[in-house]
Amino acid sequence: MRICSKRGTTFFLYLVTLGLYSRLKPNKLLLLKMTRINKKKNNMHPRNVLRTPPDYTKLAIKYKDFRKVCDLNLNGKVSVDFRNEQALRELAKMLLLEYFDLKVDFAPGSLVPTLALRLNYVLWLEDLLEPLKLDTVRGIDIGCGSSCVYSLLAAKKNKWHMLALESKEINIEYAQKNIERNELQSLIEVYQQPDKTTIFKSYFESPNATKEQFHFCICNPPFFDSNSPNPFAGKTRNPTRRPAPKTVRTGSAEELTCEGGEVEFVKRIIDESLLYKERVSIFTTMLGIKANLPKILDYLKAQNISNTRTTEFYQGHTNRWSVAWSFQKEAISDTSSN
Ligand SMILES: C[S@@+](CC[C@H](N)C(=O)[O-])C[C@H]1O[C@@H](n2cnc3c(N)ncnc32)[C@H](O)[C@@H]1O
Repeated sequence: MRICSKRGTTFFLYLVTLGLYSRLKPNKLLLLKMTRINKKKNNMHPRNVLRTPPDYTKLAIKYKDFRKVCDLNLNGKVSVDFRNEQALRELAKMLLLEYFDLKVDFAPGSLVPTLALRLNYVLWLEDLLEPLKLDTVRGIDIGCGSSCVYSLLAAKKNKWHMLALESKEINIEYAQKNIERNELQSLIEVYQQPDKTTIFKSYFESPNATKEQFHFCICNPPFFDSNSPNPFAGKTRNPTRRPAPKTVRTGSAEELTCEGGEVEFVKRIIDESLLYKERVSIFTTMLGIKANLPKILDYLKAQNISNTRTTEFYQGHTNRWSVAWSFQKEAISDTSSN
């Protein structure tokens, strides 16, 4: 077929696009839609205090330890070298103190949390829980890390009761100290996960487990696949479309890897959610790799779990994705403008 006119070419391209489009799986289509929406919005959560970039010059004057790791530019302004691990540590400590009055320390070599992302996730949970109008909120933090950051933010900001699960010994010690330092023992309990291949099972089967209902779980799963010969070599982004990250990677192999990477970890959460349907109202997890979102949605569908919701967290240079699912009758809804 010869296409002569400009209109004809446009029509032909339209048909081709339709052909390709109709072959895409619904979950891939959702991903395309999310990308389009976020291209328009590209914003942090409306209530994220870090939407207004922090004034590092002012903060360096106020915080001595942060000042020590800052760079002073010729124009008199202070900047942070995001490729320097020590600078990231001091930055994270300083921001948690400045914005949430949280005094936090991290185990040597452990994951340093970026506040903008952790906050975007907690704010999304606030939006998911808002329609439930709960007086008391109980959540489970799967893999709290040495910072215990999600539980600390949830307890300090919202007075939520948190059960923090963690498998790594030194992380448990640091998490416990961080809770005590901030006098949040009445709101946060740390549970030592005896078996890394399980999620809720050990706790829910233990005689000391509370019989109370949990309203949500939150999780930043180990990202990389420990079965891979060089787990950290795996690219999480397409370098031709998105440049290399501007931030140094922090965290130990034990914290960042698991068998099968985040997809297998999240599948385990889904499998166990089927066993404890009634114990948690809304299950959620974060995903570090965009291409994993349709895989997880397909897995949920295969388990006949249809009450789901997704979102994207935008932090400036990095994006992350999150999935929520529930076995409750009411569809998961959120009050965010996402
Ligand atoms: C990627 S880190 C997230 C740490 C923290 N939540 C954050 O966002 O900064 C994952 C954490 O999960 C812990 N972990 C791995 N498998 C676990 C399991 N089955 N149960 C509980 N914690 C686990 C690791 O030791 C690690 O501290």
